[in-house]
Amino acid sequence: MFSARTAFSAVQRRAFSVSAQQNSKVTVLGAAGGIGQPLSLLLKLNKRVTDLALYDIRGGPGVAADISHVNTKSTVKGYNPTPEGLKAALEGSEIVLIPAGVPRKPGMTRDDLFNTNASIVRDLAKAAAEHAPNANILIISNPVNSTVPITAEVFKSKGVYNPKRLFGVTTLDIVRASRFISEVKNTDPANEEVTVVGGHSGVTIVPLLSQSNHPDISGEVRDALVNRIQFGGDEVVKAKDGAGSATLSMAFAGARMADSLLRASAGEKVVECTFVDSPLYKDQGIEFFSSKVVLGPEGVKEILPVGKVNEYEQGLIEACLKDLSKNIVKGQAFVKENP
Ligand SMILES: NC(=O)C1=CN([C@@H]2O[C@H](COP(=O)(O)OP(=O)(O)OC[C@H]3O[C@@H](n4cnc5c(N)ncnc54)[C@H](O)[C@@H]3O)[C@@H](O)[C@H]2O)C=CC1
Ligand SMILES: O=C([O-])CC(=O)C(=O)O
Repeated sequence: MFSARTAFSAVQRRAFSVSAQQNSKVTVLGAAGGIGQPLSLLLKLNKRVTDLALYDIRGGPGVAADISHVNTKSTVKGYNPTPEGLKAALEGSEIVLIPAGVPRKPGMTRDDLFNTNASIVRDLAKAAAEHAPNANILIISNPVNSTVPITAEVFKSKGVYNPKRLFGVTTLDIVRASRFISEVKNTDPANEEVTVVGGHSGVTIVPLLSQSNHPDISGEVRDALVNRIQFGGDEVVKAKDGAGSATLSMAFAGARMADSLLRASAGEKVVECTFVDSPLYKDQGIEFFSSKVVLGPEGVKEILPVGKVNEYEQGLIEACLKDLSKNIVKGQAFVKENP
C-alpha cells in the first residue's frame, strides 16, 4: 500500500538522479541569492529539468553562465532584470520557485521581513500570473505564512488563481524534523519521517511526533525536540551572525519539493507536507494550512487530513492556528491595500 513514508524514502533514494524523458522548464526568481545559487545548481543536476531559467535583480546571467558549464544535458539561461527578461524567464515554465527577498538577522522574526518581502513577492507574483499562469508556483520567500496568501490574492485579481498550483515550501521543516529525530534516536534520517503541519514560523510549525516512528518520545526530550524543529531556523540565523539564514539546507529542501512535483507530473504518486489553500480549518477562518498533500500532474491532487493527534499536539495546533490566522489575513490585506 502507498504511504507517505514510502514516498519520502523514495525521494531520498532517487536523489534527483532519475533517467526519465521529461521536458520541463523550471524558473528560479531570486536565483543569484544565498538560496538561489545552490538551488539552481541542484536543479541543474536534476534530469527531469530540461530548461533552467535564472532571474534576479542582480547577477542572474553570471550565475547562469557559471552553472551552464556543469556537464548535464539541460540548458541554463540567465535573464536581465527588465520586464522583458522576467517575461522570457517565466514563459513556458512548469515550475516557478521564488526565493527572492531579504533574509533574517539575529533578533528578527520572519514576520519582521514582511515590509520588504511582501512587495517583492507581490510584484513577482503579478509577473507569474501574466506569463506563467498555469505553472506550479513554489514560494520560499518569508514570511511564507503571508507571502503565499499574497500570491493567491494577486492571482485572484488577475483571474487566474488555481489553488492546486500554489505551494508554500515548508519542506525544510520536514528535512529538519527527520534529521533532528535521528540525532535523538541515533538512527539513519533516511528512515525517519515526521509529519509537520501548520505554517512556517515558530509556533505555527507543528511536528506530529506521535505519527513518527517514535511515538514514545515524551517529557523533556519531546519538548526539546519540538522546540528545535519549531525554531531550527533561529539556530542558523544565530550561527551566521548577521550574514543571513539557512541557504544550503533550504536549497536542498527546495530542490526536493521541485523534484517531487516533477515526478508527480510524470504520474508518480508523491506525498509532501506543503502550505496550500486547504479546507482543513476553513471553518475556523484559516484559508491556508500545511499538511500532507498527495501531488499529481494537476499539482495538488488530494489534501490529506491531519490524522490522529494526542492532547499535547492538539494544544500545539491551537497555538498555531491563532498566529497563522493573523499572518494569513495580514498578507491578504496587504494586496487589497497595495494592489
Ligand atoms: N521557506 C523556507 O523554509 C525558507 C525561506 N527563506 C527565505 O528565503 C528568502 C531568500 O533568502 P536568501 O537567499 O538567504 O536571501 P539573499 O539575500 O541571499 O538572496 C535573495 C535574492 O533575491 C534577489 N531579489 C530581491 N528582490 C528581487 C526581485 N524583485 N526579483 C528578483 N530577485 C530579487 C536578491 O537580489 C538576492 O539575490 C528570504 O526571505 C528568507 O527568509 C530562507 C530559508 C528557508
Ligand atoms: O529562519 C529563517 O528566517 C529562514 C527560514 O525560514 C528557515 O530556516 O526555516
